[in-house]
Amino acid sequence: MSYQREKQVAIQAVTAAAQLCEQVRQEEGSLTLTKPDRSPVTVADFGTQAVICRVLAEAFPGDSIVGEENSSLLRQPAMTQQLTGVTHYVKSQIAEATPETIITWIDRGTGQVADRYWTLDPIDGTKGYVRGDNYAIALALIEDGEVKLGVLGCPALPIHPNQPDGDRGVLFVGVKGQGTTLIPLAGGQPQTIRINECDRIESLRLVKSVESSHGNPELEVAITQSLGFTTPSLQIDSMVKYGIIARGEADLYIRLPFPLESSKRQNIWDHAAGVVILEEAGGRVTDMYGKPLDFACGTKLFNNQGIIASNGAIHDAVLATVAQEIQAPETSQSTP
Ligand SMILES: Nc1ncnc2c1ncn2[C@@H]1O[C@H](COP(=O)(O)O)[C@@H](OP(=O)(O)O)[C@H]1O
Ligand SMILES: [Mg+2]
Ligand SMILES: [Mg+2]
Ligand SMILES: [Mg+2]
Repeated sequence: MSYQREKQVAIQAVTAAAQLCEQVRQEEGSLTLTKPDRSPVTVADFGTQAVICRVLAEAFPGDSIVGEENSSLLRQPAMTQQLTGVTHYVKSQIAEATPETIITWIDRGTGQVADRYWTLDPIDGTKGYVRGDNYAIALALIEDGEVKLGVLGCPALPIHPNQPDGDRGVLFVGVKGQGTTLIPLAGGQPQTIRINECDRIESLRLVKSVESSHGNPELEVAITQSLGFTTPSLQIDSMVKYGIIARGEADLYIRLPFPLESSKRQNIWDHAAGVVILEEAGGRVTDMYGKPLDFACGTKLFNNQGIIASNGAIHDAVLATVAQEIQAPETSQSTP
């Protein structure tokens, strides 16, 4: 299958969502709320999920959508002001939107994992978004447990890695068997991207989360030291990290549980789009034991522990080092 129509619809949906997110950020900061699990969510997360689910539902009415958000918080009587805010911004993209249709569109994203389904992270890196840093709008199509299409909208990422103060706003688009392209969010020619082919250890670079509580930073540093990395790491929020490796700006992203034996698992929407984008650019993604990620078992990666995403060439060496480090008594960690 070429996935031509899916790609075109996904790009259209993510581009509209990116405009919404940037408009919210420019006009009023972010109107942050706190979800029952204590994590942040903003007017823009809800608006993005509404816009993307609406576009997908119109184009592919039979497809299930598994998104991060749902409308339960927004439907509370005390949230009228926030719902009005979401409606205002969604209307900029879809003129006929009303509070009622927006609730319906958001909850269109509470579907089940199926043979064919979409997974959506309306804003990945909400903490980065609120801070004014990087974030990603992440949409992926999965068939038979394999990611076929991934689109990552990265409005705050410089288009050219060597021009950090230049124009920002990038779409990464990966299609199984067709490679990965980078397209400026404001429009322009798709450009095929590839991972960094250089395997000189001293030039290799780790890209890691800004939020240290999201992973196991001590162990991640121990692994890169053991591998011999000397180039300072990049720190960046969200799945933008996958795009950064896909275009050769960094070589490795490690996300390990803390404590190591934690039973918590990664959300499918936090990785699906990044996986196909990086693999189609020549990279490799597995769990910390080298197993492929299984997107067929529910909203979390229940069959996988930890994530290793790399330029491909160093992957086996990284897995061997991870195996050594997680067995070493001095790195065995437990909850304080
Ligand atoms: N305490 C925690 N441990 C592990 N992951 C966490 C976490 N708190 C949030 N996250 C996840 O980390 C994601 C952001 O990743 P990163 O650290 O790479 O920026 C969040 O996505 P959302 O922002 O979509 O909720 C969320 O799913
Ligand atoms: Mg979240
Ligand atoms: Mg996320
Ligand atoms: Mg999110």
